[in-house]
Amino acid sequence: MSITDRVRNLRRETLSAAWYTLYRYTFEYLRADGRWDRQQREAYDRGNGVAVLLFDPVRETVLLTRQFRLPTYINQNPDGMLTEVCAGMLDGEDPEECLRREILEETGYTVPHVEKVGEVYTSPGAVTERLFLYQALYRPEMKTGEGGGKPEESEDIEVLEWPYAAVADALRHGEVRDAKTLILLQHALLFGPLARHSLTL
Ligand SMILES: Nc1nc2c(ncn2[C@@H]2O[C@H](COP(=O)(O)OP(=O)(O)O[C@H]3O[C@H](CO)[C@@H](O)[C@H](O)[C@@H]3O)[C@@H](O)[C@H]2O)c(=O)[nH]1
Ligand SMILES: [Mg+2]
Repeated sequence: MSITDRVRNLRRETLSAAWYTLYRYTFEYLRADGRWDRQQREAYDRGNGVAVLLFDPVRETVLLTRQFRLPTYINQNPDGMLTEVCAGMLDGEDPEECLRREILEETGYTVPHVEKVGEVYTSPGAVTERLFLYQALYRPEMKTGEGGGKPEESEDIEVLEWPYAAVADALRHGEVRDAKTLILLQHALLFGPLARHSLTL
């Protein structure tokens, strides 16, 4: 049975439409025991996103970003700073195109190839977002811009370069606290450019 057979009378109200949109859905769901259950669920629609792990296989480094994230600041992250892979929201455009733009804006690099490694729902009980995950090789000679994000959008992004050994260390000590970053680093350690370094874990 497909999910469409299990949902009927789906209705949507807009609760808030400021920067992004918060909806309330009312629907009936066919339970496993055969009864129709009326439910309400809020869903925050902030579009979809892309995220990429940039790695230099020669110098054995990854490129990360660090920036202030207000939602973490108000939830137990003392200075609100978070280390993340380069990432951005999709503007209705092609994910790979968006990704190249974000890489240039945030890190200053122009990379020739990006490789998709998966996609995830980042918070499936509350947020509609689908995040497309990539990895891409970078080299020092691919630096064509400043990076740091768009100041006109109040972006103030520090670019960090971590040796592969520091990645293994940070994972072992639970120091990577952004989900997309943890997923991409673990993927790289299991199957990708950092696989050899999983031995040091
Ligand atoms: N004024 C205003 N600006 C906002 C608001 N929310 C976000 N912005 C701005 O919108 C821009 C979004 O920047 P992107 O680089 O496109 O997105 P991101 O925030 O890095 O998103 C990435 O990380 C998220 C967190 O993990 C992911 O959810 C997302 O999919 C993506 O991967 C930033 O300049 C941010 O400050 C808001 O409520 N008000
Ligand atoms: Mg970003």
